[in-house]
Order: sequence, then structure tokens, then C-alpha cells
Amino acid sequence: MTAIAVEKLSKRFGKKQALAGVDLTISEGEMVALIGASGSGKSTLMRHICGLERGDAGSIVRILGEVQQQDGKFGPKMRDLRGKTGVIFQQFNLVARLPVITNVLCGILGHISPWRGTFGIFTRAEKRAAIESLARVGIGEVAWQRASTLSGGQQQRAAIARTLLQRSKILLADEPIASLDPASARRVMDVLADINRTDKLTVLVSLHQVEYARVYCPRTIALRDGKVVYDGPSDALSDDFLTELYGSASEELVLPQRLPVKSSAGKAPASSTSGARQGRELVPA
Ligand SMILES: Nc1ncnc2c1ncn2[C@@H]1O[C@H](COP(=O)(O)OP(=O)(O)OP(=O)(O)O)[C@@H](O)[C@H]1O
Repeated sequence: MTAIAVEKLSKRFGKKQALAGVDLTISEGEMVALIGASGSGKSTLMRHICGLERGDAGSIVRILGEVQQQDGKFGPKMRDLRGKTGVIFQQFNLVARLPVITNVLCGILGHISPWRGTFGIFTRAEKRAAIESLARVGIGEVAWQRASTLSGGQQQRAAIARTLLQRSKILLADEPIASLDPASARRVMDVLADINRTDKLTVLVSLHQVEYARVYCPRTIALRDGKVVYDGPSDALSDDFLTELYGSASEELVLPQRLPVKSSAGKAPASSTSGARQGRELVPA
């Protein structure tokens, strides 16, 4: 089944054409990297897929086969679809003054009554599930600490735990490792790869560090000036292509020093590339 289908998605902010007719399809269970220079439209695309923004006339976004938005209007299933789409950002993922467990429990707000959510009343089973989610991402022991006491990598893993509790089908991760040191970045990518493989979550992750795309994501989609300029196997991305993709901004490209493939995650099985269109190539700028 198709997890994410985007057709002719365009978005103009004043004079800026942030997205210009994006077409892409991601099958359930894929783990896909989204790359491109700063300003190429990665965050804007993510924000449309999770339903935080509406595209211009002619744009269509379907999530799990249902219309999420069309021609600037959200479809009737929007609320339900938002619940099925977990999102983590580079920063601002957690409420700093609240305990980690409370942050994770926010993942079930869409599944419980509003009054329980308002007063923060959670059952023992729900708290146990939250701790299990934290343990799943390797940080069960920090459940009762304030979120502000966690390292950047732990915060990202807590945000992923919240998504697990939310029972999302799709995880959108917008530059989740951009501010992390290499060891923490690898741990976060390991966790994403693990939940992709084990829980069959569809993962779309935007990355500046292109080598992580090659190691963790069988398929990469590259954007330039709001257009898809590459959609195909990550291991077919050449350094020349990447340097061209990033153009004058190529100093921001973290070019490939081969990363060790961690045994707990590593490359997803080849079968998960099945939804990838094979190497749809560059449209010259
Ligand atoms: N709300 C907005 N109002 C005006 N312009 C916007 C808005 N959001 C995005 N843009 C513009 O749209 C373009 C694409 O922005 P976007 O944040 O999607 O790029 P990006 O690829 O995610 O960049 P980065 O890697 O730096 O995060 C940029 O030129 C940006 O300035």
C-alpha cells in the first residue's frame, strides 16, 4: 500500500516558490532520505506531508490512500491522518520542564478523552507503555527526569518513543541529527532504522549528512529549488552529483567518509526499495 502520495505539490510564499510541482510516492515500510541544499524545500515538503501547511491550487497529498489535502483544503480524514503521522524536528521536540515520561505520554493525547489529556491523567498501563517505548529506544532509565536534563540525542530518542506510543504508521523526521555529534547521530539513525524494520513504520528523514542517507536509507529523494531532481537508490548517488546538487552551497555538504554500518541497524533489506523509482535523474537547473 502507498503510505505517502504527493501530486503536483506547489507552494508559494509571496515571491518565493518553495515547492514547484513535487510528485512522489512512498510505499508502506520504506525508509527514504530527503536531501538538498538549504532552502531547497525539504522542511516545507515535510510540513505539507504532516498537514501543517496547505499547498496551492492543483496540489494533492494522500496519506495511506486517503486524501489529506487537495487544492488548498484539508480532507475530512485530516485529523485521523495527523494521528497516523508522527513528526520529529531538529529541535523543540519536547516540553523542557516536563518529565520525559509526560512528554512521551503526549503521544496518546489523540487516543484519550480531552479531559484526561487536559489534566494529564494517565492510567498505569499507559505509563508502563510509555516506559516500554523509552526502553525500546534505549533510554528507559531517564523516564522520570525533566526533559531539559537530556542530551540532544536522548531528546530525539524520547521524541521517537512518543511517536511509537502514538502508534503512528508514518514517521517524518526533519533533520533529526543535524545538531548531534556523530555517535549520538548514529544512535538516533539506528533507532529509526530499527523501528522501520521491526515495526514496519514508513520513515521519511531529511538529512544534511548525505553519508547517513547512503548507509541507512535504501532510497533517496533530492530536492533543488522546490523540485525533485533525483529519486532512486541511495548507493547510486555519486559525489559529483552531490556536489552539483549543493552547488554554491556545497560547503554545507558533509561529504562521504564511509560510516561503519552498525550491526543493530545497518542497511534495510533490499526488498524495502521496492517502491523506489529507479534512479529518476537530474533535471538541469
Ligand atoms: N513560512 C514561510 N514564509 C516565507 N518563506 C518561507 C516560509 N517557509 C519557507 N520559506 C522559504 O521557502 C524556501 C524553502 O524553505 P525550507 O525551509 O523548506 O528549506 P529547507 O530545504 O528545509 O532548508 P534547510 O535545510 O535550511 O532547513 C526557502 O527559501 C524559505 O525561505
